[in-house]
Amino acid sequence: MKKTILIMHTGGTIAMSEDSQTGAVKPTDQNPLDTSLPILEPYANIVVEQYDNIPSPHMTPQRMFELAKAIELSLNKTDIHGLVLTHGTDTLEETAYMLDLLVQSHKPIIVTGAMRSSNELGADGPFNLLQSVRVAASDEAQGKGVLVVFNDEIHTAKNVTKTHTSNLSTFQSPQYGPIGIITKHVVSFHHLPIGREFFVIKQLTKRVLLLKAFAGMEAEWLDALLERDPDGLVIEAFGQGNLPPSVMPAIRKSLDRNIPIVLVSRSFNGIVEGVYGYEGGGKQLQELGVIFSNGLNGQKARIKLMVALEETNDIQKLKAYFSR
Ligand SMILES: NC(=O)C[C@H](N)C(=O)O
Repeated sequence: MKKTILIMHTGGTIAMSEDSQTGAVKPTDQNPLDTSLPILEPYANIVVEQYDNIPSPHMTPQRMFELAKAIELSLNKTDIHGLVLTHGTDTLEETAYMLDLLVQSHKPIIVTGAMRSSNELGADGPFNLLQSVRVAASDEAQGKGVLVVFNDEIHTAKNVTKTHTSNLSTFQSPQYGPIGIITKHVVSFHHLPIGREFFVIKQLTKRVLLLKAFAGMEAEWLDALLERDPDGLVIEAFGQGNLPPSVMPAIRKSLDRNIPIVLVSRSFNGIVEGVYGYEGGGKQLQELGVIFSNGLNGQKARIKLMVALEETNDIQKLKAYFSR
């Protein structure tokens, strides 16, 4: 049976074109991907929804949350078998991960985009769209969570990140690799993602900051941020999870005020652990109650903390969420 796949557009370079006079790449009124629809016909019946048309730096967690609700409604329809979401690449990984946490469906959800706009030489949008539809229509893509398809590879929303500013193979899963590939003839999965988790939340209201540690990080910046009463902090720490001693008073103050702190690493391979016992070392941070995240990058740990805080701000429960 030929499946029916819903393509939902949100914008991004995949929906843009380059002005030949100025060289500026900008959104277009008519989605250029419309001309690619006939090449998708052999693989699936296609339904198209122009949900939005924004560059992805304009995407916000609130918009992602609304999008998750719209996608869930669409996938609840029995005559829709899977979904392809087109999205700008800059914040694609955050949207994909938010959808992974929120959309309660085992139908395939594939997120894709392009690095070159529609009228540039070697435009990758139509090809990525085609490969995404093929994955969305494959039986094997079911129940694997939100997947990101780019450049013939299938990645999990949880592990994928944009690694290159302009290269077509920008989306990679450091440490883990893709879970499948797409060739001329087959969609082939070679790994199985484990431990998908869902959150059921009614709103997304929490203010969570993402900070990066740097040598000589001055205490005053963190102090100034705490003045604004954030609901949570995510810090990209050094290496295995260490911070400069200068920020430790602010870390203690934050924890005393029950503002959870999630630690990730600014190194993009490996996970953070409580190893070092010096002032600011990971072991000390862990004993103080800092939450160590199990391999998520900073931007995704922020999304997860925003979502999880809608359920609880109990440190032990949050710890459990970030250990899986
Ligand atoms: N390749 C892209 O889609 C980048 C663009 N700035 C966006 O995220 O909308």
